[in-house]
Amino acid sequence: MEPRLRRRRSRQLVATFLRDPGSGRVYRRGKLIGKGAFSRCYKLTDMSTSAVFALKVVPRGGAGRLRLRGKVEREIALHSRLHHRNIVAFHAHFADRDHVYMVLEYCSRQSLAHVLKVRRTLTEPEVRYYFRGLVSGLRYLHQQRIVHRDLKPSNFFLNKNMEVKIGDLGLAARVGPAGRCHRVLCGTPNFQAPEVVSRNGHSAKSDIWALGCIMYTVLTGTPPFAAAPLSEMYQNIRDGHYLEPTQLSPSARSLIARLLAPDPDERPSLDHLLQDDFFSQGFTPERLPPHSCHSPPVFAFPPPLGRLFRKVGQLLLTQCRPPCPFTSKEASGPGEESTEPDHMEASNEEGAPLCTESRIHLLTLGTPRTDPADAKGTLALQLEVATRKLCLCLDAGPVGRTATPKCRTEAAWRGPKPAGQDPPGEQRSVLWAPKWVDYSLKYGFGYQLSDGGSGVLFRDGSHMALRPPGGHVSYQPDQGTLWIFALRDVPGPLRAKLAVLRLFACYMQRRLREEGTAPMTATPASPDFCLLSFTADAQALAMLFSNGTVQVSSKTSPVQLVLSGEGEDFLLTIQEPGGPSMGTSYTLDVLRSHGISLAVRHHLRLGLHLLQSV
Ligand SMILES: Nc1ncnc2c1ncn2[C@@H]1O[C@H](COP(=O)(O)OP(=O)(O)OP(=O)(O)O)[C@@H](O)[C@H]1O
Repeated sequence: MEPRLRRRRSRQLVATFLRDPGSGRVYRRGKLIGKGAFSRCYKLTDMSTSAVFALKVVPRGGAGRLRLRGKVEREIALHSRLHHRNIVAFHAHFADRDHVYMVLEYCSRQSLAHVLKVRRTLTEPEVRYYFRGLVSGLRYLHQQRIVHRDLKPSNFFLNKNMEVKIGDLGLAARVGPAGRCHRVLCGTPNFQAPEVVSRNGHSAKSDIWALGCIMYTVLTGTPPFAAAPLSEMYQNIRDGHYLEPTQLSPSARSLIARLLAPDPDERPSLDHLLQDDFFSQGFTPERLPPHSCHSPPVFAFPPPLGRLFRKVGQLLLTQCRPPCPFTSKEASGPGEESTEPDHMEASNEEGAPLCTESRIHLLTLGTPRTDPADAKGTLALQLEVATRKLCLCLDAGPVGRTATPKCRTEAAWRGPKPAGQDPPGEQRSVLWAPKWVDYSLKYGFGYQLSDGGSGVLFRDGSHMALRPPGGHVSYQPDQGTLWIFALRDVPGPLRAKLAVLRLFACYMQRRLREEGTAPMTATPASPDFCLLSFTADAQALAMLFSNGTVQVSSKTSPVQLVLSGEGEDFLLTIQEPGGPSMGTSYTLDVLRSHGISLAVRHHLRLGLHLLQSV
């Protein structure tokens, strides 16, 4: 190797220990984080405090060093005076013969570009989250009369708490009295504004254009302006011509269009940007979980929701004093430690009087939104059929003679059959809901199905379900419309609902596992299967599904009654907690010949009252 070359290489090595001559602090250089066009970035530890920083190192030598020196000096002059939680903190700078060093806040989760590399696209709630931080940091920059001029995902850094910070002020500049700075073509070509491309100077509104490009890029996975050759791309930029992202929500599309207005004066200010429908009408998470760096987050409910859940539960269990005794449980929300309000387990001690008739105090009720064209009233018809089914059971055969029925199925089932002979039930795996979660005041009513799927009937009357085994998502905005998506293709506007559905599903599956419920097997539900109605009062809960299945759970019994099929195929299935994954099913003939016990009769009556009150 030539001596001159060797000398240059050795000069570029950054020492392991570095001393800032101004402050006297000694740092230890750590691993290389990454390389930029002009710089390298290392992890850095302050030897006296053990505080960790990022060290940006810019070589002083090399071709074009004067220009580079000017650039670095400007970056230091601007950045070192900035103090804002959404701007990468600038702690110190010093230089030696070979390098200029900048000691910066360490952002351990690197940048949004790193997230996008893995995720390709972000969900709309995430975009709202990141943009709130970015707008806050950018507003501060603009207030200091600084324009960034190089806003892009690789310059949006993330600390360990997933807080977003604008960094790399290498191209930042102060604006003049007219709010513009030098007419130079700088920044990442894809994100350059029309006025920059036309060399009319860069202003705060050019940064806002870049936000439009970034919003488009993170939601669709490609930048709005990416054509080759460059001249064609610049023409599209000047004309504001980009491919309409039809897959995005109307509010996201409309905000992108506002941000990408070719006339800078037509672009919203940063304050107006946050007042846009996209921000004001969509869910924005308070924070993002770190795993959202590599997979779409499932949003946790904000704390007031937990409280709300508790309140709903308490309402369910205490407000309407039940006329018959049952044990109530503390309410809780998904992910909390106490038991849920909606899983109505009860103990009916042997010999306790059963209340047969009671006034209905509806505590919760939900039905899907109906299609305006549905003149026949599908729900009304299905309710009628379900009611008939319950009546059929109640009218079948003589009343059981057992005066003190137990809650266990076998014991509860005592029709007028010869003693010791069990009614001829069969083990059948019918579709039913072993778990549910009632958050209907805020979000909706979620249920776990015995085929492994889960669904939510949302407050707005729409229904969304996760279908095993492929994990397809069925969405019914109203009764009569069905959309099916692969999980990763669920459109932005439905992501918040999907997040609620997944959160409910996780919670219910965890509870089933904790309770030791055997894995269920059932013929998978059809894509349009949904929950048509849920009704609860202080004693019972009734669910009516779109295939005509009715499920009734009572506080006075740990078993669930599931009435499925019609005519010859009609089955009354008794599902016991902790019992086999398959319930015991009885045909109408068996019901007619053996009758039903008082306990089952009471249970069915509770369901009938609920259905009649919908
Ligand atoms: N404060 C920081 N905390 C953690 N990582 C950082 C920090 N600053 C930069 N990095 C990482 O160091 C690498 C180099 O960053 P740098 O800013 O020097 O160049 P760049 O932005 O990648 O490229 P260019 O400067 O050419 O735009 C990048 O991977 C970046 O994510």
